Amino acid sequence: MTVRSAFFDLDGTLVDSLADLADAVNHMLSSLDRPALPLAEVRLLIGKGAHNLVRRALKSDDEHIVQQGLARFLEYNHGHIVDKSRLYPGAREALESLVDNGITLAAISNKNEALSRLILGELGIAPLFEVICGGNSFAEMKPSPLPLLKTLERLDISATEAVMAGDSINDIQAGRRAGITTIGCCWGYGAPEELRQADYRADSCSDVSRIILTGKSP
Ligand SMILES: O=C(O)COP(=O)(O)O
Repeated sequence: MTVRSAFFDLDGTLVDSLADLADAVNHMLSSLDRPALPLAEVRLLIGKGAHNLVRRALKSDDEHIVQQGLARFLEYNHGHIVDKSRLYPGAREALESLVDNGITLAAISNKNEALSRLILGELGIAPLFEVICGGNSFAEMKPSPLPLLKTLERLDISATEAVMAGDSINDIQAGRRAGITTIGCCWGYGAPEELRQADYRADSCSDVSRIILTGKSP
């Protein structure tokens, strides 16, 4: 495969953000007099954006309450975006080696765009990305292929020239629907069966860059 651009998911792929997301969820729950959720439960709620996360954490379909919770969650997460969040081992090096090899990078998250830009900026890797988009950047979020298709358009490349790396079914389905080769990242928040349909599977960030640069599974 001749790859010109690598698309990356954020939470659970480049950034281990679970502890900060759980703190924001539990701040929101406690402000609404609800009991806290353990980390393991919050982990299962990540992947389809903040509205979905808050709705499921509150176990409520009452949109008024969900909006209240969402505002509190987002405000807290904005103020505590990298208290505990860290890049996964080898993430920076993998991204740098791709850039050094002439591959452009895009971050395509279901986190909202402002928070995506903030976390990548705070972790010092935002300048590596040509494109950063989030769950509110387009009319649909992953698993819709739309954010990936828009990014192809923006970079003026075809689907066969891109790769999508991510840890969840949302990333793999979005990639498949866009006609983009997918790499399932096994260290994140997705269950192993979510990555079954990925074209490649990687056990580390350096596996991802190796697959992209050599076209071979490690
Ligand atoms: O915020 C989420 O729900 C997940 O974000 P991600 O797409 O970067 O994994």
